[in-house]
Amino acid sequence: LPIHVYRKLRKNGFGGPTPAFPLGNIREMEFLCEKNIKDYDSSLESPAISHDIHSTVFPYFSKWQKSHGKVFIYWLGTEPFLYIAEPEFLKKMSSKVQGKRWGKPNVFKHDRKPMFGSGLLMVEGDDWVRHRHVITPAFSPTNLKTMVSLMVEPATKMLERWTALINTGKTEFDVEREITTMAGEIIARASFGLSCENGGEMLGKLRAMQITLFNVNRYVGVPFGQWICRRKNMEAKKLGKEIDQLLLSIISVARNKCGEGSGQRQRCLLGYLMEGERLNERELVDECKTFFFGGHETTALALTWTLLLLAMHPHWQTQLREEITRVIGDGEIHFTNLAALNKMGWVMNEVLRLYSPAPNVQRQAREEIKVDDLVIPKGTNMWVDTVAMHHDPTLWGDDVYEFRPERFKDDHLYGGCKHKTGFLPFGFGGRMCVGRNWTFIEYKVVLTMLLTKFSFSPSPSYHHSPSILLSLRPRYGMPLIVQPL
Ligand code: HEM
Repeated sequence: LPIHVYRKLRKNGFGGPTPAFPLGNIREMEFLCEKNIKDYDSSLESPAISHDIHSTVFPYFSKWQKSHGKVFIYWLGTEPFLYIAEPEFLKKMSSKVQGKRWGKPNVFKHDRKPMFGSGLLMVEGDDWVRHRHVITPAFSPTNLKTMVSLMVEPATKMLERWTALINTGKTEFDVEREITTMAGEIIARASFGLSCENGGEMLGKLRAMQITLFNVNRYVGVPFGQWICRRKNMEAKKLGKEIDQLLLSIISVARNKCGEGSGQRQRCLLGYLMEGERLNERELVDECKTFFFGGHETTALALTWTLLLLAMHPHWQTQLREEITRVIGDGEIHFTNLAALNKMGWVMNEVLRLYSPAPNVQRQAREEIKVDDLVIPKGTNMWVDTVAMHHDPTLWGDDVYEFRPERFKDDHLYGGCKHKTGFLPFGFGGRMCVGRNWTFIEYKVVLTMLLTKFSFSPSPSYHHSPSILLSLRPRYGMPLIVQPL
């Protein structure tokens, strides 16, 4: 029972904001978010762009941290959550738990089901081990090598679209929307091996579902919360079913198109997953949904935030262009020379630090965990605040809010962070992101193509308001001024 978990947690001495039945701390969370938006909308001038974003995206955690420290208890409805923004605590705790023994909070499962089903992101225990074993080889460097050409085509199409726009005199446009569409096309091609007319339809439905599920407060953890949001739940369920139908037809086409033993099967993620029939049809659908959503939005956001930061720091555009000329020259982009784009790697890490597309990680303890003399009881929900750790001056120093890719020069994995668990854009432990190598490749391929064609500068119509819609995104899109080189 949540109350037993809470009492055991309290015995450890953890504090937290006072909850009220039946919403827990949701009312205060809502209030602080609404206040932020109101203050923003009522201010006459757009505020200067600041990378100190924790109090903007998570105003409640930022406030509670001040009174209760970096580990405390808060409540979503009648479910207590252990909030964690302390890397040492996280390290000690996660070192005790194997990947397969971690759970995902039951309280979120209902909400996330239409989006991810029982795909790798949500599955637990021995099923997780089986799925992970099937999926990991699909992301091996040998397989990813063949994906580069699948990435180049949609990116070329986007570049052509931008050139056409510029030729009509339009030099300012929303790069977030453009890049998200392109990343959707990439994942549709790479996941399903189709130049997928269905890809656009599915992308539209997934986006509609994301907005339905995460744009409004879902009263997660509140008794009868599902009834309060009944209409939205029904809408999400319906969209979920339509997406499943689309995927089932894609899977059946892929089965027929790439018969057993055909070399073509190897060319897409679905082909790898279908090999050996180790996943049944339902599991394939859920994995495809997980790839489709997890695989395009996060990478697209990493690229979008990068363009903003490069627009603000043109000397980094110049440095990256010089590196591209040195490493790639005028030739084609090959998998083998991507690794030599070192500065681009630093830029990517710095962007993932300042604007981590995955702003938090959630867990549920499926067994009791001991951390020194503290006891985290079985059933404890946890909320790891990645944004807080990535913006913590005690971990990164006084220049924590500055864009300084060179911090990754001598320490390319941790950027000089004082604690190695303080930088976790791809999660932690055995459940770390399975698609991170994919991201490194897509990011470098697309950014190389963009920087060799265009230069970027900030647009006066951009309003800096990072917000959470499951991922960390610019609330009002990302208009930038784009000029041909
Ligand atoms: C910038 C890009 C990306 C970021 C920031 C990111 C972030 C993350 C994070 C933080 C997790 C851990 C979630 C958790 O523990 O609950 C995760 C897991 C996962 N990611 Fe990514 N991801 C990215 C790209 C991708 C791509 C390109 C794919 C697939 C094509 C992908 C597929 C997955 C899957 C399937 C998992 C679940 C892994 C497991 O639980 O075993 N991600 N990702």
